[in-house]
Amino acid sequence: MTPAGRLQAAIDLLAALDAAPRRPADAIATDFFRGRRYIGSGDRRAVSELAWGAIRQRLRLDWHLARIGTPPTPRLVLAAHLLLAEGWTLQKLGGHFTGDRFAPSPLSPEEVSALRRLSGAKLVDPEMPEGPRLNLPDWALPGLRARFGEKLAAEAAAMEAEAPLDLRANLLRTSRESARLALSGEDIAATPTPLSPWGLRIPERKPVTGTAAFKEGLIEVQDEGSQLIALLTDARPGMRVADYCAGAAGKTLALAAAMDNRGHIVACDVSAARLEGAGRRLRRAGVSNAERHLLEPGDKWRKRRGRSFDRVLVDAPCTGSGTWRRNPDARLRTNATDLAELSAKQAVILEEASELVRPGGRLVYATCSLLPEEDEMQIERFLGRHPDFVMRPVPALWAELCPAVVCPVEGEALALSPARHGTDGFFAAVLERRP
Ligand SMILES: C[S@@+](CC[C@H](N)C(=O)[O-])C[C@H]1O[C@@H](n2cnc3c(N)ncnc32)[C@H](O)[C@@H]1O
Repeated sequence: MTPAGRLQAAIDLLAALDAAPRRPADAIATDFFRGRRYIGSGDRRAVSELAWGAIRQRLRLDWHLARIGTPPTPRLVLAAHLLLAEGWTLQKLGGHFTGDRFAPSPLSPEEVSALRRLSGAKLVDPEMPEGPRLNLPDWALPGLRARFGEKLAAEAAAMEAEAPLDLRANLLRTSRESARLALSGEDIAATPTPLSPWGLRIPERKPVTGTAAFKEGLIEVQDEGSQLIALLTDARPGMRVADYCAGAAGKTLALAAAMDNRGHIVACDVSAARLEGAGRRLRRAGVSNAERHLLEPGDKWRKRRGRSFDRVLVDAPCTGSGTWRRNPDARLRTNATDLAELSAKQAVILEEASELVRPGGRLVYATCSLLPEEDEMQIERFLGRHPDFVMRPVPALWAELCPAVVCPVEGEALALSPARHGTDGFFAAVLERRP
C-alpha cells in the first residue's frame, strides 16, 4: 500500500467507527480488516496506528474542529490529527490527498480553509475546558474529580500512557518463576509485578498468545489489578465459590488456581457466548473444579442455591473507565445514560448475588471503573439495605493474604488507579454476611 492508500484506509476505518458508535471499536476494526484481506499485516498495523492515533486524541480534535465551526468528518479528523499531533504540514497533507488511485480525494477548498485555521494551533490548547484538556469526557468528570481531587491531571496523564502487558502465572501448571523462565526461553523478558504475587509484567505489548507458554496454559493475560481482585476474594481449597459475572472466566481461572482445583466454582453469566469462551480457557488452564451456569430470566437456580456459597464474586458490568489506557475509544463510546443504566443494573446484580452468600460467607463486589457512582456509592446503598452484611476493610485482609507486600490502599475498599498503582483502575469491596 502507498502511504496515501493507508491514509484512505484509515479514513474508511474512522468512518466505520463513527457509523456504529455503540459497538466496541476493536470488533469494528476486526470486521473492517476481515472484509479487506488485500491489506497485508504491515499495512494493517500502519492503518490501525493512524486511526487509533486519531481516536486517542478525538476529544481534543473535535474541540478544535468545533471551535472553527467545522463538522468532524473522518477526513478532517485524520487530517487534523496529522497536523496537530504528528507535526505534518498542510503541504505534506496536500501531497497525500491527491485523488490518485487508492489515495484520498484532493482536499476541498472548505477543508483547506479549515485546516489552515488549525495549522499552528497546539493539540492541547490553553483555552480548552477541562474535559478535552485532560482527554476525559465531560460526563465522567464529576466522578473522576470526586475520586482524584487535585491528582486528577496526573491520573488523566497516566490514562493516556500506553499500558504494560500483565500476565498471571497459572499456579495449577507452574510457578511464577518457571513461567518467567519459559517466557525468557521464547525471547520475552518479563518481570514480577510489584503487588500481585502471581503476576508478570512485559513493558511493551507482545503477541504472547502465540508462545508455547501461553498455549500450554502456563500464563494468562490479566491486568495486575484484576489479579488482586481474585486474591482479595480469598477463595481457598475446598470452598464453594460463585463467580457471578464470570464472562470469559478471567477471574474464575485465578480463583481455581488459588483453590488448587479443590472445592467448587460456579461461573455464571447471562451471556452464553462469553461462557462458551470461558469453557475453552478453563480447559487450557487445566481447571477441573469449575462448572458454568447460564443465568436466565426466571432461573430457579439462585433460590435453590441460596445462602450456600462461601464466596460470591460480583465482577459487575460497568463503564470500564478504569481501562481507558487500554481502550482509548471507550471514553468516546460510553455516556451519562450508560452510567445511569449500568448503576441501576449493578444494584440489581449485587442484590441477586447476595442471596447466594452463606452466613459468615463473603460477597466481593468489583468493577473496572473509577467512578464512585459505580463503586463506593453502590456499596453504601447496598449496606443501607442489608444490615446483615458488614464491610471487611481491605488493609486487614491484605495483611493476611499478602504479608510480604505493603497494602496498596489505606481506605476500606481496594481502589486502584493507573498513576498511583500502575494498574488499570479497579475497585473492590469485601462484604461479609453476619454469621
Ligand atoms: C466485567 S465483565 C466480567 C469479566 C470477567 N469476570 C473476567 O474477569 O474476565 C461483566 C460480565 O457481567 C455479565 N453480566 C451482565 N449482566 C449480568 C447479570 N444480570 N447477571 C450476571 N452477569 C451479568 C456480562 O455478560 C459480562 O460478562
